[in-house]
Amino acid sequence: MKDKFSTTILQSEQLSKYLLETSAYPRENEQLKELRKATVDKYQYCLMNVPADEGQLLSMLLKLMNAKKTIEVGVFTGYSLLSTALALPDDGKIIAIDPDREAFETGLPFIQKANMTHKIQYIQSDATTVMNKFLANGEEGTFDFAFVDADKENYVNYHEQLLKLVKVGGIIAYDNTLWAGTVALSEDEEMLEYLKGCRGDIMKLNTFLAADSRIELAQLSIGDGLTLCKRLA
Ligand SMILES: C[S@@+](CC[C@H](N)C(=O)[O-])C[C@H]1O[C@@H](n2cnc3c(N)ncnc32)[C@H](O)[C@@H]1O
Repeated sequence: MKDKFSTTILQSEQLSKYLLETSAYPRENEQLKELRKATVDKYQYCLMNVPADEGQLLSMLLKLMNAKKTIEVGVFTGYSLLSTALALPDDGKIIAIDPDREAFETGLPFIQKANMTHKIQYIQSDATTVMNKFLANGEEGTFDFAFVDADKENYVNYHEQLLKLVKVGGIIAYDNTLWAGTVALSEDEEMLEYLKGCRGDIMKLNTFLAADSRIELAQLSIGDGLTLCKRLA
C-alpha cells in the first residue's frame, strides 16, 4: 500500500525499491554510485539527484539522438550531469548552470575520476542570465538537448529561452513534472509541506506544455515525472 506522504509516484515504496535494486543499481556507473553516496553523506538526503533509472533513460536517449552539445539547468552535485557526460561522445560538450558552486564541487571528484571534466563547462549563475547571453551571442539553434531540474517557478520562462537555443528536432526535458503525485490532488488534501510550494508551478507548466503546438510532447512516469518536448519548428 502506498503511504499518504510517499514521495514516489509508483504504486508503492516496495515497487520503487524493486525497480532500482533489480534493474537500475546493477548497471549504475561506479562514479555515479559514489557521487550519490557523497551527496547523501553531505546533505543527508538523496531526493535532489535524479534517480538511477532516470539517469539511464537520459543516457539512452542522448545516445539515440547522437547528441553532442547539451545544456543543463540545475546541476546540484551532478548526477544528471555525469549521466549526460558519460553518454556524450569524447568531443561532446555540456553547459552546466547552477549558482550553487559548493554542491557542484561536492560531485566534482567523481566527475574527475570518471574522466569527464573535459566535456563540462560549469557556469556559476542563475540560468536566465546565461541563456540570455547565449541568445545574444548567436547560440540560437545550436543545442541538441536541454535538461531542466531547477527552480520550478521559472520553468515556463526557461521553455521560451530553450525553444530558441535547442535546434529543430532537439529535445528539452523537464524534471519533476508529476511532483510526487501531488499534481493530481485537490488543494485541500493533505500533503508534505515542502511539496505545496511548487505544486502550482508544475501544474501550470504541464497545462502550458500540453497546449504548446511548437513541440511534440511525451510525459513519462519515471522518477518524479519527466516531460520530453521535441522542438518542431
Ligand atoms: C534538484 S537540484 C538538481 C539535481 C541534479 N539534476 C542532479 O541530478 O543531481 C536543483 C538545483 O537547481 C539549482 N537552481 C535553483 N535555481 C536556479 C537557477 N535560477 N538557475 C540555475 N540553477 C538553479 C539549485 O541550486 C539546485 O542545485
